[in-house]
Amino acid sequence: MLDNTLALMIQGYAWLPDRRRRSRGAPVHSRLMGKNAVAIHGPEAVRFFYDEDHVKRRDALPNPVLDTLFGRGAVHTLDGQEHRVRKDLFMSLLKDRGGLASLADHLAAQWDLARQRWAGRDRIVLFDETSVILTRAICSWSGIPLDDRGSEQMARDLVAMVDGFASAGPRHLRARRSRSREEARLARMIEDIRAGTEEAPAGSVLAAVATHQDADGQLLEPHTAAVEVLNVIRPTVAVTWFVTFAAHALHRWPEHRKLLADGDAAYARAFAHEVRRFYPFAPFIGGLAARDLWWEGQEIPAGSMVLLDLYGQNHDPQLWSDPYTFSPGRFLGREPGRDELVPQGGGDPGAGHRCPGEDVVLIVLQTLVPRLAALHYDVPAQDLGIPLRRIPTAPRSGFVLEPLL
Ligand code: HEM
Repeated sequence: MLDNTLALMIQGYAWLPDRRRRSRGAPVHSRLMGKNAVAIHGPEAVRFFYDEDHVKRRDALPNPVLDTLFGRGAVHTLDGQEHRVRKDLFMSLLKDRGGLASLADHLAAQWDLARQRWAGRDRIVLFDETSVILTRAICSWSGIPLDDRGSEQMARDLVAMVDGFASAGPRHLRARRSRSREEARLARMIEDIRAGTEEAPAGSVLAAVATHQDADGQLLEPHTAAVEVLNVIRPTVAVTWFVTFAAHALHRWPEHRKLLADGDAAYARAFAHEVRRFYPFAPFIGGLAARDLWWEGQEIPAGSMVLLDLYGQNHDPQLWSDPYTFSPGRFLGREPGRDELVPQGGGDPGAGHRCPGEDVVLIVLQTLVPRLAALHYDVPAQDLGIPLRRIPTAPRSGFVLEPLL
């Protein structure tokens, strides 16, 4: 079988759906990065994939992805007890109700400051502005000191790390440079905190990571600690993509605007879920078959890549009526099932690798989208196309708006 890595890079989000159509719904077999790969989806597939006896993460992620998106030694690459102990660090920081409420306050304050800045401007690019709002909010919440210029540089670096992970060429090199710069800065900060020459606010992300002990009872190496601080900061800034998609949805389907602007909290949550389901972000996740496996009557030899097709599952007509219709109402009065809506992975986040940041994503969207819906602005002519060949994708223009403040 020919290697499909190039086809994936060229076709982007369209690659797996295209293969799935050709396999008429059966698991998709291919070769990626020199390994046999099989792509599966659906709630049963989620449970199969997240069984650690089936799929391991060590050595599953290619170095170009680690050196841009996640960092070497990240929680994403651990298995078993090592993973559990490291994951508890994220769960305690990101699932705490009081912490999430305080993050909402930081976000609202940064939105208000940004609105003041926009007052004298003809046009803003929402994507760029949101990345700065999120960088300032998450860094202040996490105890990371930043001045205005520093936060703009950091926002650019964090966006670059996400933007360049799945590409070759200049975007990828920018992502690597950005990661090296931010890892070095944060590793120095961790060393200074441990040496007592810098202080981290009690209970902050920075303090918790600096003092965290891994499964072996040791503190994290400063570099690994920096990687894990970035694994809170970078994905929070990545919610910029979803906020920009939310602006796109408000523009295409303005009927949702009033309920959001009026402060209907249940609607804001349903809208946030639908943005996460409808728009393309994480295409799939992967691990390695821990032993010879069987799935739907087909063998998956040990060492093969197993891909869980997140985008495919979020648009599967067997799970979602009219999957290509944007309809927040599908989440009104009900929360999605654990293994049904999977933009950030499936299963139990405490036990497996599911994203621990879903509440953070929801808080960001529930805080910022109603404010965006209440903002008065014009949308000038621009290219709002969302190219499915590009991973990650976004409206090409970054969503330009003319504030009427
Ligand atoms: C921007 C929207 C986000 C998307 C689309 C997203 C998506 C994902 C996905 C697909 C995974 C992998 C799940 C797996 O391998 O099973 C993941 C893992 C992870 N995410 Fe997110 N995420 C987002 C936001 C966040 C936020 C806001 C945080 C933290 C504040 C976060 C922290 C993490 C961490 C630490 C992991 C690794 C978990 C583990 O390996 O156990 N993510 N995310």
